[in-house]
Amino acid sequence: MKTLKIIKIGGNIIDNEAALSSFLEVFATINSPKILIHGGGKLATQLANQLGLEVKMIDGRRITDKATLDLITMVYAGKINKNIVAELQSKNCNAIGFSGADGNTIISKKRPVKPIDFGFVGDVKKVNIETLQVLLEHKVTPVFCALTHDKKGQLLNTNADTIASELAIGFAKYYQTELYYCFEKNGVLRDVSDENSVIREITTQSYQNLIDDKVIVDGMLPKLNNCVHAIEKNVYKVCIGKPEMLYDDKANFTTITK
Ligand SMILES: Nc1ncnc2c1ncn2[C@@H]1O[C@H](COP(=O)(O)OP(=O)(O)O)[C@@H](O)[C@H]1O
Ligand SMILES: CC(=O)N[C@@H](CCC(=O)OP(=O)(O)O)C(=O)O
Repeated sequence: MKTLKIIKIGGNIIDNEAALSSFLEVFATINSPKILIHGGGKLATQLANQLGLEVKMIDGRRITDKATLDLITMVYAGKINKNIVAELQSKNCNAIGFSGADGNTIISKKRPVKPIDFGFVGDVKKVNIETLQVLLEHKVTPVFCALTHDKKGQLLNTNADTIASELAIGFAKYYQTELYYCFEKNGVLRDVSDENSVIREITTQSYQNLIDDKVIVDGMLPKLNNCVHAIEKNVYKVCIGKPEMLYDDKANFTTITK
């Protein structure tokens, strides 16, 4: 089976021009088929504040009203996605930008309004990989933003970590799929303020203890939920850490195992 690397980058890499550029340099040189997923929540929050739009996050998910959906469509599918694609082209990586509506790749369902009305936020229902497979076979790299659609004309905001895990699950039957969550820390830390406290391996059992002990909080909670879900659904390898983990086996990072 061929290897496919699915890599997600978070807000703190996207926001830092130098960090983004050095990440894309590494990403562009990966020889196997690859897909990039980017978030951008930090920039969306910053722009919403500038525009006077109220920002509300619950359980790591953004309450997305119509004005916020318009803003994030411009920011995620526009500014961030197109700049990443342009920079990849400059590094001789032939990339194409995607939302879940493009190629009908990711269909989602608007969250029920109870118990919390998240507005235009979608939970993934189906991933269609056929179009993506054709691109990968032709050495073209899809770059996904955090938008999906409901197949009735409505775009929906979907957490980028979830998009990455659902794509990885969709490909797991056809490729030996590796899923990497790149962010600004060395991995899942026992003590968030100590970069040397990386937990090298988290199993689907030890994960629950880490939640109970409040070692995993905030944005790390949904991220690890996605990791565990992916590993349970036959994704071959799931890792969290700095971009170095993509090329340095000896780097300190976290691997999620069954
Ligand atoms: N045990 C932990 N180890 C590392 N980070 C943690 C941990 N618990 C909570 N976090 C927080 O989770 C954040 C990552 O989640 P998030 O902000 O959603 O990342 P991203 O932008 O990559 O999606 C880190 O910046 C950190 O503040
Ligand atoms: C529904 C929901 O919360 N969507 C996220 C999508 C962006 C994202 O996931 O960005 P990061 O990976 O940089 O956090 C949001 O709007 O913040």
